[in-house]
Amino acid sequence: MMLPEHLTVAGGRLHIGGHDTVALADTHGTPLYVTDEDRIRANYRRLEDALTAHYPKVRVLYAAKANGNLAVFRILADLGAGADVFSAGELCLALAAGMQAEKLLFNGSSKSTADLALAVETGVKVSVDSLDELRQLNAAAAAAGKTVRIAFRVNPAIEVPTHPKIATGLATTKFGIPAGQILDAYREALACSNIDPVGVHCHIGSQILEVEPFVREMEVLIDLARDLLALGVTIEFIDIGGGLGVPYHRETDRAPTPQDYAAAVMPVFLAGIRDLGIEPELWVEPGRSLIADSTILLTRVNSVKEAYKTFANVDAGFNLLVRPAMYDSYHAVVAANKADAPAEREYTIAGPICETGDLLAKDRMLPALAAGDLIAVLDTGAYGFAMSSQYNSRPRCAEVIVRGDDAALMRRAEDVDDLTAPMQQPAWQQ
Ligand SMILES: Cc1ncc(COP(=O)(O)O)c(C=O)c1O
Ligand SMILES: N[C@@H](CCCC[NH3+])C(=O)O
Repeated sequence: MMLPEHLTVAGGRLHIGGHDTVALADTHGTPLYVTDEDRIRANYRRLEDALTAHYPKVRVLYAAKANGNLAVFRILADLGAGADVFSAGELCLALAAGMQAEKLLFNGSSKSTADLALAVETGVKVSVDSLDELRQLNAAAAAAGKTVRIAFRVNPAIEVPTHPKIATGLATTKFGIPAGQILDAYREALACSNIDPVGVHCHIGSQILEVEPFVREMEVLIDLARDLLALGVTIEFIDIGGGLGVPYHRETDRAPTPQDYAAAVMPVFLAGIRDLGIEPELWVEPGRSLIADSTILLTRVNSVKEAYKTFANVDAGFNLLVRPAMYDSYHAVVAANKADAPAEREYTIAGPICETGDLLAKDRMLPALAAGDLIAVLDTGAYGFAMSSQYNSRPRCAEVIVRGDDAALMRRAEDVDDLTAPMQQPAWQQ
């Protein structure tokens, strides 16, 4: 199997960032997420360099939903990133990690009164998703005697080649304001006492393995910017969102590199802004492409069963990695303690959850497996732990981060007390 540079095999064992996965599993137990900090840093720099080679005023807003561990936020903060935050929790974590409010964009199609108040209080910019939200935000800002800087999220009605559940720019999705209504929205924003429209925002979906949809998206944004200038809007930023895919199938996926992405999108952006005579910041909101491949999920084989297929029953299920069950996603798997051994049997890797769909990987050729063997599920840094749950009353597992020679917990494993701690006993049961 093709492995990225930070995953290596030595002494028959898979290593991540030079750390023996078998030793990590023995020390910290399984299941266990392991993240390589240096990989995140390298991914970030590659993207930033690719974009700034074309234009200096680029701002990377990490899409915090992809991985909400504070240690990950801190890495991105240290690299100079801001964040696309989609909840009050993500906003607070980004601030706690040291990101400045001016580098945060509060996104979301359904913000509560409390969300809007927090946006006003913290001074972040807001991507507004409806006129109703605009009016509520203006009222919240007026009550606080402040002005909020906003963009509207435009729905560009663009088809994208990805799983339908993660295509966000289709005309039929819940996200954004239809292009036909967007100018009226900006007109109303200009008339609001405590709103300052300063940008445009769009995001067409996730795990997109072609550059062409991003080019069309940029064309929509430039056209919109042209109309907005005519309305008198000052455009300080154009935000193209995230969505760049990663090659989960390393052997066959042809994922655009950051350079491919920049080479496709930047000429449209540059020609557009030159034509308009403006020099706005270009914002991008990558999640997956920054962190998916930085992380593996280690899971131990509990038992092997010969049935209509051969199942390797492991200790991690869709409680910890829901992508295969939710989107039929593919994640490569490696027998971490037998990484040199020839693949000789086909296994389906099944989790411990009481659901038929709890399969992490189907029909994979692997070395002969037995109870106690260690499986590594690759490319689980994005939307892995972030989408975990305690379903079946399973405490969530630990997360370890490695950097150079160091390895440390970035989240301890939960235990049964973590299941019961928030629960309350109704008086009539006492
Ligand atoms: C508004 C917004 N920005 C950015 C992202 C990040 O997407 P990705 O992880 O595909 O880069 C998402 C998720 O799809 C999103 O909804
Ligand atoms: N959760 C999705 C990505 C959605 C991105 C957020 N809009 C995934 O795991 O692929």
